[in-house]
Amino acid sequence: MPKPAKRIAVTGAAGQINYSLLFRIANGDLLGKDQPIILQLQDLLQAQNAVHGVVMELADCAFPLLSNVVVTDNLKVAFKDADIAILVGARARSKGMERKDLLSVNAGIFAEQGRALNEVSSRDVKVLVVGNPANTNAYIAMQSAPDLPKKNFTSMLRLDYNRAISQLADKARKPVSSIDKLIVWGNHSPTMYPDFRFATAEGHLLTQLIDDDKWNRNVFIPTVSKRGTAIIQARGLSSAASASNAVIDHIRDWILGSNGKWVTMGVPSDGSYHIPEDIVYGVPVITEKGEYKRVQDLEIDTFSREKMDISLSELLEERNSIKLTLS
Ligand SMILES: NC(=O)c1ccc[n+]([C@@H]2O[C@H](COP(=O)([O-])OP(=O)(O)OC[C@H]3O[C@@H](n4cnc5c(N)ncnc54)[C@H](O)[C@@H]3O)[C@@H](O)[C@H]2O)c1
Ligand SMILES: O=C(O)C[C@H](O)C(=O)O
Repeated sequence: MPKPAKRIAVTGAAGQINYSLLFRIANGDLLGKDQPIILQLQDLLQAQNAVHGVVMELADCAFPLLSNVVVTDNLKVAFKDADIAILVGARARSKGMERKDLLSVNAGIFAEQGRALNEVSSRDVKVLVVGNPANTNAYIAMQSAPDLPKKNFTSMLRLDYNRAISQLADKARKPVSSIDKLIVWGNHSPTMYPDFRFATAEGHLLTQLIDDDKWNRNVFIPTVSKRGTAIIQARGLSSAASASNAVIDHIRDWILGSNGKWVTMGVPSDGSYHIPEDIVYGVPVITEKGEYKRVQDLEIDTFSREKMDISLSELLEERNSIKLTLS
């Protein structure tokens, strides 16, 4: 007997991330090759023609797992009974902007999306916020959905985590798949802190394999945290295929499990690591059967505390600046 279809709501369906993401979801890369899906696609009224073009292309792939596609500009139609909601629809930044410059444009969008999720989605809906500034947008959506569990709202730091793994694998000359216990703390912004103090490759500590503090401070951390900008400068557009790949990794691990591996998700804080409750902050988690558990009680040294506090201050500032949107 085939499994019942899962409803996956995706906003910003006509955008560049979705031009890659929707095809991977429909191909079974997100939930496995035995899980039928219904795509519930939302974008603005003026983007509906473009979404219809994407839907024609989805049809032309004849994906066996894609049992239906809903297209709408109405959030309540898109989020109806959704099991998963991927919130991509938002303005992307262009050259010269920081992600937080998008806050005033995008905050209202995420409050509205949170309210619609609260009204119509599955009570277990798993929400991933991709649209920037992703952590604060996830916080806004969560606060706008008081009837849904807070733990179901997450933001994407998986792209930063994947970027960091790739840099480390290259430096240590180890396969990417061998690297575990990497963390990206904080905000998806230049203040994020990629931390490989605990990371291992084939059982060896990476700090021993690399043993180069200058590289860590002057190359590794800035390369990872400024990678989004480097891509915008090179492409003239923000990352899209790698962002959609990170969406797949984030949700697949959340739902199907990380098999004991540490992955980083932006999640509402429970107060651990001195992060005030509810602030959506990148932390190490292990995922199993649809739940994430924080990796607790890691030692935080002085350098790490400083870096983590800088990212926290930025998130607190962002939270203060959107109080009006929420009230
Ligand atoms: N968290 C991350 O790691 C990460 C990575 C890459 C991009 N992003 C962010 O993802 C977002 C989307 O990026 P993109 O490259 O696909 O952008 P894009 O401009 O190509 O597409 C955005 C889409 O969102 C739609 N949209 C705009 N306002 C909307 C609204 N109110 N409701 C629904 N849809 C709306 C637009 O019509 C468009 O189709 C941006 O905010 C970008 O900064 C985040
Ligand atoms: O940098 C951006 O604005 C896009 C995205 O957040 C990224 O990290 O590539």
